[in-house]
Amino acid sequence: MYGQIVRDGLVNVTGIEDLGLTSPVLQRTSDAFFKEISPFLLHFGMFVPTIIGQCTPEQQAKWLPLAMDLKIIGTYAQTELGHGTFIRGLETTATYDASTEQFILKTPKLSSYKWWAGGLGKTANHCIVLAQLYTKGVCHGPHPFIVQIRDTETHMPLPGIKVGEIGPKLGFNTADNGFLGFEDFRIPRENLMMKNAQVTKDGTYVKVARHGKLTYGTMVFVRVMLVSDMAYCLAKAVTIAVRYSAVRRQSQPKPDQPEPQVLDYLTQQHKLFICISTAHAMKLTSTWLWNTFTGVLADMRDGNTDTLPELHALSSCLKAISTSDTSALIEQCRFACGGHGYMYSSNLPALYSFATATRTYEGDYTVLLLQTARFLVKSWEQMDEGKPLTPTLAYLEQSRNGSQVSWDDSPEGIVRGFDAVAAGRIGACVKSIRKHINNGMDYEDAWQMTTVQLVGAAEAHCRAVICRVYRDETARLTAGCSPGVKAVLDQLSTLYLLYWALERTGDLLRFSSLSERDIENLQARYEALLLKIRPNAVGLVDAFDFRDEVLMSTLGSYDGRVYERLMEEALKTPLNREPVSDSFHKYIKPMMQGKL
Ligand SMILES: CCCCCCCCCCCCC/C=C/C(=O)SCCNC(=O)CCNC(=O)[C@H](O)C(C)(C)COP(=O)(O)OP(=O)(O)OC[C@H]1O[C@@H](n2cnc3c(N)ncnc32)[C@H](O)[C@@H]1OP(=O)(O)O
Ligand SMILES: Cc1cc2nc3c(=O)[nH]c(=O)nc-3n(C[C@H](O)[C@H](O)[C@H](O)COP(=O)(O)OP(=O)(O)OC[C@H]3O[C@@H](n4cnc5c(N)ncnc54)[C@H](O)[C@@H]3O)c2cc1C
Repeated sequence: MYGQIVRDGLVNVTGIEDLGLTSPVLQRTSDAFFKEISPFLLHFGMFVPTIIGQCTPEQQAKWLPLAMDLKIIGTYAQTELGHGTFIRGLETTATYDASTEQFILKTPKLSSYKWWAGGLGKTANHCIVLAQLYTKGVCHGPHPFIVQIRDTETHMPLPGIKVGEIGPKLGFNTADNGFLGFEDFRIPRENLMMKNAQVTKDGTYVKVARHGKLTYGTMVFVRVMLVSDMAYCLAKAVTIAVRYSAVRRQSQPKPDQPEPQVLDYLTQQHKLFICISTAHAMKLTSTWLWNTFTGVLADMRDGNTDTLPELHALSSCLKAISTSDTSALIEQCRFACGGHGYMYSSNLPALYSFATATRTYEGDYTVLLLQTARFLVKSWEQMDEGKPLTPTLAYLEQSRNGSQVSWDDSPEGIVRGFDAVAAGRIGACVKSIRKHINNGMDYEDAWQMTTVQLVGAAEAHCRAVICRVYRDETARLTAGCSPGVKAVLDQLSTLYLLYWALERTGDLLRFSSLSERDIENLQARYEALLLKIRPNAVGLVDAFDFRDEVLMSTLGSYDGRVYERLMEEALKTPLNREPVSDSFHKYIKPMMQGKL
């Protein structure tokens, strides 16, 4: 299995390299080779981006060509057995020895072992290691180091390195995630990635970057990329589920009628059409977020880090919500396919196992939403002091006078309703924190006592951002389209707004003048819209344009030959190679004869 995966991975990488294509295409084409994940994903997904983001030009000149030509294969080893979220609590140490101009890497105890890095188990011979930097007896916090861990000729672990694979997981079982320990392992001073901080030969620590969190830059990049990845993952799952629902016929609602396509059931449309809308919403939002990210990078190149806090807040909540929504909606696609959705050959289990992992890695859902909430509360306090708000928080102004927003069920009105919910929930958090402090709590405890509300406020902010971006970008991008295309894409973005308005009626009742009658109207409009979208449902998923080789699904192939493909795959199962398994003769027959 591992050998096959490595072979496929290299065919994918070298093949694309010959075509001179960029890494996003590489990422997309790898889907044609892997149901789960490539052992080389971390190499291109984090090892190369970290060299670009954390190395000086001289260091890039040394390491980048080796990495891009696959002369070295890398991964990103930050998480440890004992810590993943709390980076400042990482235990691996890198202590500078001025007499030899080297760093000595140590794994102090079991919980300090690096754990999880993709490709580390058997594939990588180098890795980025986040370790607590000590020099002249002072700890300067976690810093990135580039470390060779295996001999590039023999692939044997170098002396002082303990490395291996962490074992089977819910998914990602082709990524050879590994563990890594150091026993007084020495690396040259120059292997500290020195773009944001340096250590001179005599061991003097020199802080270069103005912003203390640029070491976390790779994670921001990956979080931005994951939003796009999720759109793609969900689009695959809903293509499978909608095509299958068009083939599958089941039950007899009317005695004298043939069994209908399950796609004709309103409940099936309720399960699946939000998945189509969400794939579009996340794709458009990810492009908007990427443009925001590149804008902040440009500012930072000019030495201006003022826009970084908003980018961190946006990338955190959008990564959290996109991965959470995608995991839930892929599972919903699986539910919509009945028993056959549970078959591995449907590819829905693999898509789910990949998506659900993203809710955790690159920043746990709760932790990242709390990072966003930290920015929201800070912004509210700055608004109270009369300071300007950042663009994505302009809606907070409307809450200043505390008046309730009047409900307007037009798409633009619903977007404003979500702004009001976000503003109201942030305001409620600020009020809760202040109440606890007035009752004698210190700020940290008052914050902790409000964290359940803070996670909800961050989700509400994120939902408001997605709704606004989805609506605006759909209008902008369809301006030149034919009336038919414009109408269908407008239906999808309206469906997204109606769906989430119905999901959040409690909040809308609390923070707007929404009434029970308004809710009845929303429900009726939503159901009518499902019926309008039905005729275009298969066309909409065909428009995602996935080849069968990429979908890898017995249920979702373009030709609709579902039952034939299910049987073809079943007959390939090793258990079907012989009519009678040898377990019958070894165990079952003796048992039947009372001989066990
Ligand atoms: C070929 C394909 C190419 C494309 C590839 C794309 C896909 C690639 C996929 C690869 C597969 C990935 C596999 C998985 C990898 C991993 O999981 S790597 C490990 C990931 N780990 C994490 O994400 C850990 C999460 N934890 C953290 O980020 C931090 O610990 C924390 C939660 C943010 C807390 O950090 P801490 O230092 O404690 O800071 P705080 O005290 O909370 O805040 C201090 C201030 O710093 C600001 N801040 C925090 N983080 C950032 C940041 N990243 N950027 C900017 N600013 C940040 C924070 O807002 C605070 O600011 P103030 O409020 O102003 O004080
Ligand atoms: C498939 C996969 C691949 C991975 N690949 C890599 C890799 O290549 N390189 C790498 O370095 N890492 C990798 N990771 C590790 C990943 O980054 C961590 O698992 C992730 O950051 C979560 O950290 P944790 O596991 O310590 O969870 P924890 O943070 O321990 O989470 C446990 C619980 O504690 C809660 N919690 C934690 N802190 C707080 C807080 N401050 N407030 C409230 N609740 C809190 C969490 O919400 C969660 O409910 C991978 C993980 C997975 C699943």
